[in-house]
Amino acid sequence: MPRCDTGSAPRDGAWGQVSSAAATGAYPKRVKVVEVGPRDGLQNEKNVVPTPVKINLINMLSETGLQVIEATSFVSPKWVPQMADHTEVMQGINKLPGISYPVLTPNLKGFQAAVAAGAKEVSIFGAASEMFTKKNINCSIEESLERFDEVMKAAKAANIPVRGATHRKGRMSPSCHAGSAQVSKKMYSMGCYEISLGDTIGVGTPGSMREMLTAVMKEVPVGALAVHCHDTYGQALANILLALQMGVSVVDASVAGLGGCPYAQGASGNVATEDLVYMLNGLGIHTGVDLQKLMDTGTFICNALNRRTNSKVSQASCRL
Ligand SMILES: CC(C)(COP(=O)([O-])OP(=O)([O-])OC[C@H]1O[C@@H](n2cnc3c(N)ncnc32)[C@H](O)[C@@H]1OP(=O)([O-])[O-])[C@@H](O)C(=O)NCCC(=O)NCCSC(=O)C[C@@](C)(O)CC(=O)[O-]
Repeated sequence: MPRCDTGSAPRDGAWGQVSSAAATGAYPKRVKVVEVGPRDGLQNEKNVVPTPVKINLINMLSETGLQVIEATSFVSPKWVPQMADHTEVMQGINKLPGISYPVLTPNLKGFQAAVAAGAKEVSIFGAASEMFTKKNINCSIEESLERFDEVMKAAKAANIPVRGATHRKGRMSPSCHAGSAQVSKKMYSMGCYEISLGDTIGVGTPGSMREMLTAVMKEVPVGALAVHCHDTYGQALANILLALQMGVSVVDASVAGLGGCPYAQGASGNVATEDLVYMLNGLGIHTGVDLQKLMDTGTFICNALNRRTNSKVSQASCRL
């Protein structure tokens, strides 16, 4: 299996950086990168990843300058065995000040276990499709909202911020955008501070991203939106660029482009965090993330999983 030591910078040492003068006013000055590799990235792995590897991955990510690292999920181990060590992971990582380590909690049981394990932020996740909601969390949309309401109430009482994630699985149609807008509106009105809009199987294009954001932004302020783009059709960076142009300043990504959803056939990895940071550097947009440390972390997890990185930036840096 090819491996890559990303220990050296390109010869011009540029890493896609441009002077701040080159930054265009059409983009946000700063982007918050939400690293989802330890959760979304690893949940789909067939072989169980040893807990110390997960802990090491999160600890390395914590040293890169990322502010948010989605650490694990408190879902049923029968449904997602890869996340069964959620408590050990949460208790084993070095939680650095200034970094948030949210975890997925589909219901009150998951929320209570997460808080007992030390979680200080959680995410609820829902979909606009009845079929996918049933497949993913075994209930109807209406039931999922009731479960989320329980989580929201418990989180409010415990002063724990909640992020919402919506997924879309399938081709992007106006009715699909309207569904995303309604679920996002519901999650926002329940008290989620941010809604991450997922293109779960990565079929979106900048055109459908524009339509979807236009629909959602009628219901939720753009400052409370994030995008979560899988790269199945190679459109993730283009979709993110479009979202930035529309004012979105929070982007989910996964180190080495790991990822997929076990209940969404065809879902490939998320946009690679390395590629996202490279693009943002090139736009003069501040992330606070050290690209070299990020690439080293990508090398670590790819070596541990015995696979090649999906990050084009890391692949290219090996050849330079
Ligand atoms: C939601 C459930 C739990 C419902 O699962 P269920 O079977 O309907 O739950 P239940 O309430 O009927 O309980 C059945 C058993 O599960 C247990 N249980 C119940 N809740 C929990 C819990 N929280 N943690 C641990 N155990 C739990 C419960 O105690 C019981 O145990 P038993 O009595 O049989 O021993 C299940 O469907 C599940 O775990 N689903 C996981 C789905 C998942 O993780 N999907 C991937 C994440 S979403 C994603 O990746 C997409 C996203 C967000 O990234 C966006 C994008 O990519 O676009």
